[in-house]
Amino acid sequence: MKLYSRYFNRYKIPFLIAICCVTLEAVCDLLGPTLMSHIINNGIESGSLDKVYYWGFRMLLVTLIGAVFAVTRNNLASFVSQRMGADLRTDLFTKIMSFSEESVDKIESGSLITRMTNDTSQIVQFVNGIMRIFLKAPITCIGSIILASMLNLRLSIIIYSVVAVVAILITISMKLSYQRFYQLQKAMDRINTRVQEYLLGIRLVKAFGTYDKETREFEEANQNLMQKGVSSLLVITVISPLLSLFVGFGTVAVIYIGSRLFTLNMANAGDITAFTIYMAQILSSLLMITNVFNMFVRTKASTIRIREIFECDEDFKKSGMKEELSGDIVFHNVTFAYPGGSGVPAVKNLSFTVKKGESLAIIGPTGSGKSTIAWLLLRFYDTGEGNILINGINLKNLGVDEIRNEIAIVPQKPTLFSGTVKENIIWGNKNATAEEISLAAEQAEAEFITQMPEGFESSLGSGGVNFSGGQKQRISIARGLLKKSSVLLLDDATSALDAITEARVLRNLKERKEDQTVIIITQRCGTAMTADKVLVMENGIGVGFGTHAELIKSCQVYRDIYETQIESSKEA
Ligand SMILES: Nc1ncnc2c1ncn2[C@@H]1O[C@H](COP(=O)(O)OP(=O)(O)OP(=O)(O)O)[C@@H](O)[C@H]1O
Repeated sequence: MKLYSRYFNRYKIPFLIAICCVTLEAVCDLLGPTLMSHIINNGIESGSLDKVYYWGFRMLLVTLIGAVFAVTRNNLASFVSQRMGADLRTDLFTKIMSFSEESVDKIESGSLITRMTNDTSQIVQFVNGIMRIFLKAPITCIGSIILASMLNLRLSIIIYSVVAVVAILITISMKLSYQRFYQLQKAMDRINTRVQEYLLGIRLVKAFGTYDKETREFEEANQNLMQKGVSSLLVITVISPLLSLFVGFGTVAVIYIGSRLFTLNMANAGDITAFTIYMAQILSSLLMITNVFNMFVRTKASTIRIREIFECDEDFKKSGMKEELSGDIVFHNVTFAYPGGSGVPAVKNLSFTVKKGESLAIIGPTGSGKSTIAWLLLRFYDTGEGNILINGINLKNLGVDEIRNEIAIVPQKPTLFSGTVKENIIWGNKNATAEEISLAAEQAEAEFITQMPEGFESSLGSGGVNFSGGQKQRISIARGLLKKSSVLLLDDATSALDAITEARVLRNLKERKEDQTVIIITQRCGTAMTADKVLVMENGIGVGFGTHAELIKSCQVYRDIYETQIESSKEA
């Protein structure tokens, strides 16, 4: 409930008005049967048409007022529940955007989508229900019992017995339903995750022709969802008819005992008629109450899943010391193991220095910890031991926005968004001029953009599907260059380029006037040789650091890479 109090506070006035309307509507409904008994007892039985008109008019008036309250609460319920749902989705999205890397790994994206859509809808429905029917049901039920008791105390014993049995049924239903609904939502997660993974790998599935496997896995998830759906509804499908049955028995008992009392002159026709109407009202409100509890159980399951998102760890604080940073980087005895990983450090006791304006290449076999250095520099994670300093300031004393504003990363896998090429390039620098955009594209050797009919205004399909891998990398490099940050981090960012284009990009980087620190993560020795310094990584350890010439002499791992790549290519 604490989770929702802020939303409730935001809309408490329309919420309370709706609650008042639904209460008054229930009172109007309750008055109906009593007014009916007056029509029969005072009007029909005594043959007075005036009394029939008198009580009939009152009955119509009460029904009309009830209808006005119903329309008002329906409108308010839609307004408040939909607004609360929209606010909740916005807050969830904001929270997800602030997730720490650990949190990103914790909940699968398919599950996040189900929580933001299905679970939020469940809550919207519940809030809507509270304002429309949920309060009405207990009021109508309790009111009907009281008013029926006032009409005839003897007959009301039947009502008490029926209500006691129903209360037991509802308790059983709640106990059985909760776990089933929780499992149902998890089954929905599985379906979403399957569809999402299929869509991400759609080309691979086509290329490998693994439709059967995909279909089978989807079918399994689908069957599982269907079974969980049936199982969660089973309780309701059994309990609801049982309720109707018990209330039906009660109504028959009222009519039977009522007619006996009538013949004994201990009850009159109007009261028995009103009593049976109250029984019908009790039945409908008990069915509503069962639905309320079922919805409550579903909402409880959804609330737990939504709360899990809000309880996830957030990224480090956004702002810290507000220092002017320029690009002097020091790694000092850094050791780091991924949280939730095997526990083996991805980098161990790593130390190196890059001065402002210098270029550093990081080379090493796959899995040696190269990209981890980039993630640590961007403070996606904090170091376990040791420190990383920018301009002599420990990253832990800086806010992530300050750090990330100073670093432009061009990731291993270029991420492009649907929109135009220009929109993708200016992503990190919204105020860039047309000249700056062209220059960045030129330096990234992305001349193909200008050769396209619509140039920078050309559209990219989802994820840049209409561009080649090398084209996507060059757009991504242009984006990194345009950010004009003090550090440029290229994580294997030229791997999809042919050797000539890659050499041109590296030359352009060198020839730029910018006083920018450039870190190039690469598998290629030819690329590493262009940098001022090279860091050689192996199994998370920095096994060599220096210029190309120094490393050829001093570092066996570097020499091996050089000989394998450069010498063998000369021989070929
Ligand atoms: N999110 C993660 N959780 C747990 N372990 C991880 C994670 N990311 C990387 N690792 C592990 O950390 C080690 C270093 O990975 P890293 O990505 O830094 O290597 P790399 O040198 O960049 O490799 P490549 O050249 O293949 O990109 C690997 O053993 C990898 O399995």
